Amino acid sequence: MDRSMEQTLSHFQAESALKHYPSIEDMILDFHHTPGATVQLEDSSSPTLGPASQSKRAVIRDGRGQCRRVFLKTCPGGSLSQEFQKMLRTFDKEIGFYAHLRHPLASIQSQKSPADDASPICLDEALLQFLGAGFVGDDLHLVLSDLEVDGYRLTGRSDYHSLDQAHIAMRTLATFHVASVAVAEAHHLDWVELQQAPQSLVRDYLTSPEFADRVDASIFSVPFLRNAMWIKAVIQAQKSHHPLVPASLRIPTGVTVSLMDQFIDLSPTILSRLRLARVLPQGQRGVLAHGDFHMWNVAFSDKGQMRFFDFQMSGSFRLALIQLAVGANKSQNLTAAAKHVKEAASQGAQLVSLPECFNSPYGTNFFPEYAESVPNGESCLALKTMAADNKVFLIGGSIPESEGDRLYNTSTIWGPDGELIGKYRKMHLFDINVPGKITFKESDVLSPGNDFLAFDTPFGKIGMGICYDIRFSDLAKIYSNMGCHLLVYPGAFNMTTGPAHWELLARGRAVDNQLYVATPSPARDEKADYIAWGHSQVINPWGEVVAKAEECQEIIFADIDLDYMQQVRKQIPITVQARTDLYETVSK
Ligand SMILES: NC(=O)CCC(=O)C(=O)O
Repeated sequence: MDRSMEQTLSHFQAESALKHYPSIEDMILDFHHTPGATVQLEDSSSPTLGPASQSKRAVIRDGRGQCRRVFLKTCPGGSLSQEFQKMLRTFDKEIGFYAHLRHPLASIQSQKSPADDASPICLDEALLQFLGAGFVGDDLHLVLSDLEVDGYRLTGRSDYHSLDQAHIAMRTLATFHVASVAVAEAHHLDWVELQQAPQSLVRDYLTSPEFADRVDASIFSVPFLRNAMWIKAVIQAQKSHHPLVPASLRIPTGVTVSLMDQFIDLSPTILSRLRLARVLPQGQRGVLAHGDFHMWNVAFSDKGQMRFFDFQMSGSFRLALIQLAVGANKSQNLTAAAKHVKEAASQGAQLVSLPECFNSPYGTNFFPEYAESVPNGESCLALKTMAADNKVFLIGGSIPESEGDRLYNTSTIWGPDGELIGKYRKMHLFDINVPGKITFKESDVLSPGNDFLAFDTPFGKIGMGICYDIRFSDLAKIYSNMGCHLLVYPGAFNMTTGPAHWELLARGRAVDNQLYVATPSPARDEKADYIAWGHSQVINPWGEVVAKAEECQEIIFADIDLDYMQQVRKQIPITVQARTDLYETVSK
């Protein structure tokens, strides 16, 4: 590194965690866990924190030559935190909301120390403290995007983060942290972090072998609800002495990292470096939080300075869709899937998807026979191995899943280490009747799923649907509001609706939401009871078909370019023009 670069970087390095790394490049590489990657720093200006921010851009190339960019930002303290304090006092609605929490907090406090009864908690102060402003000194850093709170939606990540946005994000953080404090106090825990993650994901993650010995965690059964509901649920649970604790994460090392949809899997070295960096004043609790909660984003405090890594989604990655010829023999289907995943990875794919019902013929008469438990059935174990052997993110198309006496049409998502990232059960069942053409009733044997699944990867956020789900534009809009860059619908349209609607629907979802849409299908088998249309496809945010298969077995590839997506969103800014003051699509 040359001298001037070193000087420019000194504000990142001085008295911060970075001193524990030989160089900033080492730190970035450490955070990226990408073997064989190289990193190069460039000057850059970032719009996200406004003109006062300083920013460096790191260009990371992995072993396959794929490129990713990371922005490192700092922001001088003062203005934003002062504004925030003003906001706290000004906005009636929020004050009302906090006041609503005052009672439970105060009663918890009084239970603990009766002497304090006379002096109610100063909630504003508590909030500031738990929001982090108390111990990060004058600095209050937020990098905000992709948050949806009570009808407000933060816009694209390239937008300037206005005070309005800060306000919304602070409300979100306030909600999480105030509730966390309440629960921590009530259960005499050192630390509680509420997580807005799907319940199953939290549970699977926290009980996974990698985490079991690092995290002392307990999990609350709170459904995936909007924030205000979380608070109610927490208070309710607390009142009824519910034995569980909300999706809480206690990391004995004292460092907590919270994300919306994922937890950071911090390596022990990073954990120890962060712990060194985070010196809290005596008796104060810290909050390690970061506005946009993306995978691998980290915020930490260092002697009155708050530092953070903001991994912006940028650059492109390679997606492969496998149009698999699915037959009646399950183990042959699994073997063929493994062969094709390997082939896709060898051609540079980082994210691979199989089609709907890839282990079984598609039909209600087949589902009970081919159904398996998730994640321990034969097909899941095969998918786990495929993902780990080829170091790819793998969307396991879908399989018939059995749980108790119910069957579902379920997609499982696997990370490059073979870990289960999440599962998605088809939400809208395929029940149609087109006289003389096709009648199908999935609900004869299947139950619908009730949960969304959006998951983070280092290269973008991905929302899941299965086949018929693509007809429901609200589902796509919700994923778009969650900040997804790509929607994947493993699907098996047929010879009637395929030619009529398959491409139209995928292009519609892409243009509506200005994101990428991928629809992997099984190959066409003219002898099957249900003849799939084939024509797996990838659509770009402009609505163009950028990759398309014919009917037979094949793999198609597409480069998903998030910079291009931002460009389209800037050119036709519907995301910011939507009249959410008049209408909106929200999840319940
Ligand atoms: N497997 C499915 O959900 C098929 C959906 C379909 O063909 C449609 O027209 O919708």
